[in-house]
Amino acid sequence: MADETTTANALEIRGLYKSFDKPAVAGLDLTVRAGEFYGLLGPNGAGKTTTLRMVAGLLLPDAGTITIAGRDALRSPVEAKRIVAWISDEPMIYDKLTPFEYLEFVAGLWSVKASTAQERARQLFDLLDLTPHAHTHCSGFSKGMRQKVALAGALVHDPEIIILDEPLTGLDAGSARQVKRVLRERVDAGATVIMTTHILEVAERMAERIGVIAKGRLIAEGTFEQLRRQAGHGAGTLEDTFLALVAEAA
Ligand SMILES: Nc1ncnc2c1ncn2[C@@H]1O[C@H](COP(=O)(O)OP(=O)(O)OP(=O)(O)O)[C@@H](O)[C@H]1O
Repeated sequence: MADETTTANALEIRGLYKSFDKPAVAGLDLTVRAGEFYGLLGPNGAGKTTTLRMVAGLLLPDAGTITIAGRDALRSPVEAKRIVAWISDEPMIYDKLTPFEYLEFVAGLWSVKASTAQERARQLFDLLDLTPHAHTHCSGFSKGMRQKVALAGALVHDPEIIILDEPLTGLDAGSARQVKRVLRERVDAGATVIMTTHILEVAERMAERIGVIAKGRLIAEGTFEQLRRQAGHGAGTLEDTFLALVAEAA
């Protein structure tokens, strides 16, 4: 088994706690290896978004540690944020800008050289079929187009770790395929992708490993085959497997 505390890991979460009126994340341990596509599953309210918001530095934990590519994310949040891209399920973009201007703006925040930013913007717009809209103001864009612009913006500084909360919700089949292709391409280039999804087939097809969270804890982890074995006989599809694992943890 790999050393759990090496910098070969993109993300190490230990004993993470966050409570609102009741515990949302309740002693979570999670390790994501560098360069893997990791799918995070769990029923509504399981604590996935709360966990990822803490990893992205948007929310402080009550207890626990978060290590991103070997750096203590709670002690060095700015350094950690440089490495991580966070794409929420309701991303914000600036309506008064065009996609091209938005990417230039974000690249500027990260001090990416203008020529590099323009080249990356062109590649991302091509992959996401945004090229025809690159110079149109975002104000009239559909939800799916806005999601794709937000994704392009999050990727323009070439982050090592890409964290996405439900990135395919609301996308049509074509856009979903484009987003999946971009994410696959990033992993092939050496990045780490951590993605929550309720679309089990997406997790099954795209993720190298899947973690299942329930009640703020990791209740199962592995490849689909490993999860299926853990869920026991009768678990045929990923849906059967998921429901069996979650029922076990209830
Ligand atoms: N800002 C907040 N204030 C109060 N409670 C919150 C807040 N954010 C999350 N919670 C609660 O924490 C729990 C976990 O929520 P979270 O959004 O992390 O779950 P999730 O696994 O992402 O769910 P979903 O699949 O529905 O998006 C829920 O009970 C939720 O109501």
